[in-house]
Amino acid sequence: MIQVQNVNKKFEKDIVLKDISLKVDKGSIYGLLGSNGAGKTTLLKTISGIVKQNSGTVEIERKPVFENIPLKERIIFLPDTLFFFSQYTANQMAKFYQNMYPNWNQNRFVQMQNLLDLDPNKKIHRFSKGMQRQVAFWLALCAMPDYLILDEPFDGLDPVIRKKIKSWVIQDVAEREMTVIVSSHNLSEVEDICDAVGIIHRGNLLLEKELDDLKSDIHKVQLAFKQETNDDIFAGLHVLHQEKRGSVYVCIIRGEYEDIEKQINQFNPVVFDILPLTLEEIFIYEMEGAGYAIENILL
Ligand SMILES: Nc1ncnc2c1ncn2[C@@H]1O[C@H](COP(=O)(O)OP(=O)(O)OP(=O)(O)O)[C@@H](O)[C@H]1O
Repeated sequence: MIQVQNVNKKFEKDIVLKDISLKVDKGSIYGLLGSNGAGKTTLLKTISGIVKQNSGTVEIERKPVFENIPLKERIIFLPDTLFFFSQYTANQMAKFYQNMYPNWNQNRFVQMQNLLDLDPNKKIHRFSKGMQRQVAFWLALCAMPDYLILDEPFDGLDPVIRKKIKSWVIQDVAEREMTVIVSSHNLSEVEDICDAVGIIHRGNLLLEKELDDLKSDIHKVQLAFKQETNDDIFAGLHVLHQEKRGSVYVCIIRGEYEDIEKQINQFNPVVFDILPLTLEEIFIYEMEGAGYAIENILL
């Protein structure tokens, strides 16, 4: 388990992380979302033990991460700007990783080579940007990390490779309880793989939610009534958003579905439909509730 408690980080006078606390359970995937400059990279580097916080604690399996070599041998941080030694091939990088990471899996390295269709003897800097990113994932996953920290990892990958790599990551989470944190400025890029999502803005963690909780607690309903109605129909319901199109109401309501149904049925609706709600819509209303416009933060 990764546990971050009351972490603050300053660069000179700039406070970049402000009292951040979060928890990532073993074998789960946590999405860290935020706009440019929000503090994602700094937080991920702090969690990976590359950057030291000014105050607060960052622990993995209840041990501090910074300068903890045995722990860091089990963590891979994949930065948004990739680094390879100049002139190195994937094979040469693999040898380097083999010395760094005790759990390195050479069989997996050979198997993945066929699936990725990359020449392991070609100098990495001669590959395209997207291919270099594939090499980075290839090496990262063969190091068999228990903790995989990914900073904007899917930029530059085509949809087919992106899907393949996501499925490998999910497989390692399912089969060997790897724990993953993945940052992005785009919710739709990570929503299909995350168990929980946190939104960071100007160094503050504004919102943190398990996706299952989010989806079960919020409903979009379409309603119409025979007679003219007033707002009594919504009394006692937690309505996050409401609009009327002709005689039809479309509402976003927080709460248990059964309670919503009971309340609405008292007014004999002629239309009462539940509509699908995208994760993006859920976040728009969640952020509104927290007093922020999501388009200023994520889109
Ligand atoms: N080494 C550093 N020295 C000084 N300031 C830094 C340093 N690293 C980051 N910052 C500042 O910290 C803030 C957060 O940067 P960070 O890279 O963590 O954001 P981010 O959310 O990852 O942004 P992006 O999506 O653009 O990559 C920015 O204002 C940045 O200028």
